Amino acid sequence: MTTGEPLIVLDGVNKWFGPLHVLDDVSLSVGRGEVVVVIGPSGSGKSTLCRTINRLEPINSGTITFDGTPLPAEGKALARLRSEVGMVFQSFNLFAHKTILENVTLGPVKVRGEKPAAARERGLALLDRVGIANQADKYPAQLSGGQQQRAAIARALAMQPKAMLFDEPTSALDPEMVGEVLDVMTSLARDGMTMVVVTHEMGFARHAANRVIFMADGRLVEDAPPAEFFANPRSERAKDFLSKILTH
Ligand SMILES: Nc1ncnc2c1ncn2[C@@H]1O[C@H](COP(=O)(O)OP(=O)(O)OP(=O)(O)O)[C@@H](O)[C@H]1O
Repeated sequence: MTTGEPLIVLDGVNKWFGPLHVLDDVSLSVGRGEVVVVIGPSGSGKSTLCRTINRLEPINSGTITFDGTPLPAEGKALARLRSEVGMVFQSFNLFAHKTILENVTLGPVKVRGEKPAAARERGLALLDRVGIANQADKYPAQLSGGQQQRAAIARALAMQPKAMLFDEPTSALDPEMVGEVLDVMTSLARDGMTMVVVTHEMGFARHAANRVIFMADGRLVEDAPPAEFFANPRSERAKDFLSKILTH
């Protein structure tokens, strides 16, 4: 895995939900091609961190820079940024009344102005890449959860993003489907995609991440390569967390 110059930079980011200080002076730099896995107890701010990166959540103070440009708060610049940062959620969020291929080609045609035939060809190649080309003409409800999540990944990739954010992408899946989604994510990581991944899948963190970030109470408590973090967590919070979960 290679890593390069910073692509996503958060500096002194604070976020409150009412009285709740959900992100507490968060500074983080994610290099091009780097895979950062964010772990931590429930309610520690992991999802919020992920969502601030493409401004699904506004921040109260601090700065976020993407590819050298400060994140815009709104307007066309924000729409462009969102298309450069793919996001995959726990719930697949596919359009129920569109086929899998239509779900994948919609953004490229409507937002990027691609010709439908070209978008279709690229969409089919992406569905092939995530292993569901044979499901292209089906509707989301006809697919398993794992296949739907792979379709959601293909849809995000169709926008040719510079980075991908994953917010607990396997949490809603039946256990036997987790592996097929993690395999696609691992392959993306190996291909050099810049990724921020909120997950409870410690096997993925161990094998695919360059860095593991441990969050607690809205703070980045640890930031270390996975081998180091799992073998030798420094904080009591991380030790306590790891003692309660399966780490393989
Ligand atoms: N839209 C919102 N309005 C008010 N409070 C919110 C909102 N979204 C999140 N919170 C609160 O902010 C805190 C952090 O939430 P967040 O979802 O970022 O945590 P998390 O670490 O991702 O948790 P989990 O692992 O359970 O998903 C929680 O206490 C949550 O209840």
